[in-house]
Amino acid sequence: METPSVTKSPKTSSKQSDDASKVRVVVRVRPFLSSEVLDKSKNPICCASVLDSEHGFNDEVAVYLKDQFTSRKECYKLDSFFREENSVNEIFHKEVSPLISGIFHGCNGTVFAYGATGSGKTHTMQGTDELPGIMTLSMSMVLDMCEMSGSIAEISYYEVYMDRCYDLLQPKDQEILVLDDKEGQVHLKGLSRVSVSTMSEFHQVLSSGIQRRKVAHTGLNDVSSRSHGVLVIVVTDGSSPVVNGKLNLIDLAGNEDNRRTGNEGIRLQESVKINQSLFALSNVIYALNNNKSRVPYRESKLTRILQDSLGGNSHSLMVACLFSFSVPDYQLYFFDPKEETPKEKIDMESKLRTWLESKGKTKSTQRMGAFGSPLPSKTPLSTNRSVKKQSSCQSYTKTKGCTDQGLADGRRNLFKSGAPVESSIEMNGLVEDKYFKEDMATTWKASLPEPKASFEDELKKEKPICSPSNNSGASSAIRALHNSLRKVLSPISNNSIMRPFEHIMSKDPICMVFFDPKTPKASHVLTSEDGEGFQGTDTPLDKYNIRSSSLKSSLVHEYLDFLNSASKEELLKLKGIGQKRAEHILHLRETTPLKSLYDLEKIGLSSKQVNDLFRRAARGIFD
Ligand SMILES: Nc1ncnc2c1ncn2[C@@H]1O[C@H](COP(=O)(O)OP(=O)(O)OP(=O)(O)O)[C@@H](O)[C@H]1O
Repeated sequence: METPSVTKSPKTSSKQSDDASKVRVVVRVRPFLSSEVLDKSKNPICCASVLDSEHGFNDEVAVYLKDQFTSRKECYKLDSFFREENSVNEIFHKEVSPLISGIFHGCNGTVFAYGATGSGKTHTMQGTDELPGIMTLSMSMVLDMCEMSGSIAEISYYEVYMDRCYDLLQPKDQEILVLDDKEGQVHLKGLSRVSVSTMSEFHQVLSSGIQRRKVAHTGLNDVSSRSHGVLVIVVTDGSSPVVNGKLNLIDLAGNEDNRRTGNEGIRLQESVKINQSLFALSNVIYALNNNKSRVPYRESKLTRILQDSLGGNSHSLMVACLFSFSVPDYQLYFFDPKEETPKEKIDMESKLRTWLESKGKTKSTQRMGAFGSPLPSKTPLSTNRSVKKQSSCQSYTKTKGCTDQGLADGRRNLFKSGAPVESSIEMNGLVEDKYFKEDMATTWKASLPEPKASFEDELKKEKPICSPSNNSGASSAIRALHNSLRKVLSPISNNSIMRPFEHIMSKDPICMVFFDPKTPKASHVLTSEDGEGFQGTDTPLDKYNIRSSSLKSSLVHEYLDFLNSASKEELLKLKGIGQKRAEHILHLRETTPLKSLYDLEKIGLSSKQVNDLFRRAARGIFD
């Protein structure tokens, strides 16, 4: 059962392999399910469409994403586009079958479904009994080819959960060690490999693995994959254990925006790991598709494991799953407009301006003045998420065998102190590099070119967004989709992550973290019409407390405005913001403007660091 540690090394030198190393990017749009909107009065709005005028050029396609609620209009060049009415079969025949031929000729192949939670990744990869997914279709073709060539097919099935790898074909929760040999080849120590010669054997083995995969109910998906599931189909010639080639079929866990999922505790930790590893994957794809000399495989367990299947002479396909529609309840980006206290806002602006000017940061102040708040001001139309998943118990649908508490209990040991940091274990000459740091975000790459181009801009230029000679447009699209999937097309849940002092400052989530429990319990916005009166509070201390609370609130607001609108140079001039942080902030705000100081945690800062950062900025005012 154990995987022999022998694979052919990917070849990397030829021009051909340069092209092969690029990741082909196709989009699959999933249909709107009638079960998804409870309020039928809210009609879905199409938000992904194809620009026919661009279609057919070098087989690429321009996809136009729009969102009526945010006037977002973007256009991305992709390798192919599959509409709602296109079946998995079509994707398989056009995109996947060429990769399968390759594994019989020494090339590895990788197909992964990428997208926001609920966008149809599992549906595409795993499928159902009635609508077989890419995994089943691939296995069927591999078996046919084995029969013709006398080769043997074997499968492994594992999941990467919280940056640990588990064998799904073992009855027990068997952790697999990821080890490097002296040549830098990665080995999955102890991973099962099961010989498969018929489709019924395959179904049996795969469904037992699917039962073990970790899924859970989240605020955005009733049965959400909490791990990346990797099915590996290995082909050998039958006479030796040397692997001819292998095909990785990956159902990635979905991007999640935790202000919408309402994830807490374990779900939140899972989600952080999911997002980090997806980000690492997007960095790898970006590096491959832009011929970067360094490909950052080692930034997550997932990319490290896939090192020999992404790049080199491996052929990779990313199926980016999108919602084609958008309905008011699903829209992102909406939150209650923050009530302003204009007088104090102006005061704080002028204070900040004075401070910045004193530091020679006049551009920042102009920008702050000119931009005002970049934050959207629409109010959510509904506070409830209305997605309902069809509950099917078919063998190939996600099962809830290990959901919620069950999953939490089963994995409790994993969450005590996070992954080990910078230690290594040696075993049979193989080294497990436990490099992974809790805050992967601190390793975010510095120069991520922004792929976004407005639709209008692109039309003005009247030329393809990416050069047809390389696939950088596709890699840009990956980044854009990484953003887009989260930013525009994911369902919305207004559940935000509850913070320690939220109950105290629930009217102003922006500043909740900075209010100590001892700040006055009365509402902090108690100004009368002229902004001066204080209802129900008379003592000087009450007034002082209320004023200072409002002041803090305004300052936080100003600070966030600044972070959302300042240039990199301007950000660098603030205390506590260096090159890396500035770049991370710029990247982050492209996805979602910062609404709360807590959003800074998404760039890898702890709440203490966020606190310190703000305090340093605030202190600067009085320097
Ligand atoms: N092309 C499709 N046609 C019909 N139904 C679909 C399609 N794609 C997805 N669905 C349905 O949408 C729901 C969500 O799909 P799925 O579970 O595959 O999403 P996911 O991207 O895997 O989510 P997560 O990342 O949370 O695991 C399911 O009920 C699925 O059956």
